[in-house]
Amino acid sequence: MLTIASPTFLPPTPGAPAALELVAQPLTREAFAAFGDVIESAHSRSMPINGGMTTRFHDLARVDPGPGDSRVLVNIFETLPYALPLPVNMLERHPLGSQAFVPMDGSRFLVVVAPAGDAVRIEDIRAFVTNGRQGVNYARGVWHHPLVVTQQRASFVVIDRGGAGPNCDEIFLPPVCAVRVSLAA
Ligand SMILES: NC(=O)N[C@@H](O)C(=O)O
Ligand code: NI
Repeated sequence: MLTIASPTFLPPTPGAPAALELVAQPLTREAFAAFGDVIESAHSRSMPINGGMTTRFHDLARVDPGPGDSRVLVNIFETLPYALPLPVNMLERHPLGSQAFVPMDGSRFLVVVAPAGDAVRIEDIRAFVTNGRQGVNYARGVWHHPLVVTQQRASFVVIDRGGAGPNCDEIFLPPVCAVRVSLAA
């Protein structure tokens, strides 16, 4: 793979599809492992606390505030729904820190990602859909589409990195390649 000074999409490799229709797959820890963490109680290590009144699902994501004098930010994103199929015109990454999204209202959301690195191949894009009881934590530098819900307005707790320095790179798909994401029928 070429090393590119500024991040960009590589043109489709010879023989690669000129258009990619992705059907979002159910999000699982295993399938998402290359991109970060799935934040969910299912299949998670837990222990009773508070005299048994509470269950702690422990250490679900690696929050990475990156180098230097950065710090962890806790935010709320209120977002409007997109129509489907979702045209993927761009992806972004946060080179200085991780970014986590946890729905406050049980909303399902689309997770469109590509592996970290300065060269992104269209065919490496993956699409997932959450089950309403899951959040995600994008590891530092992982390419992802900005937050996408498809049913109704939704609110998320977002945990990411605050501090000096540019922390959002964007890359845009070449016009020759159309990527769209839909949900399974
Ligand atoms: N811009 C911003 O903070 N949001 C994006 O990073 C996103 O992933 O939604
Ligand atoms: Ni982001």
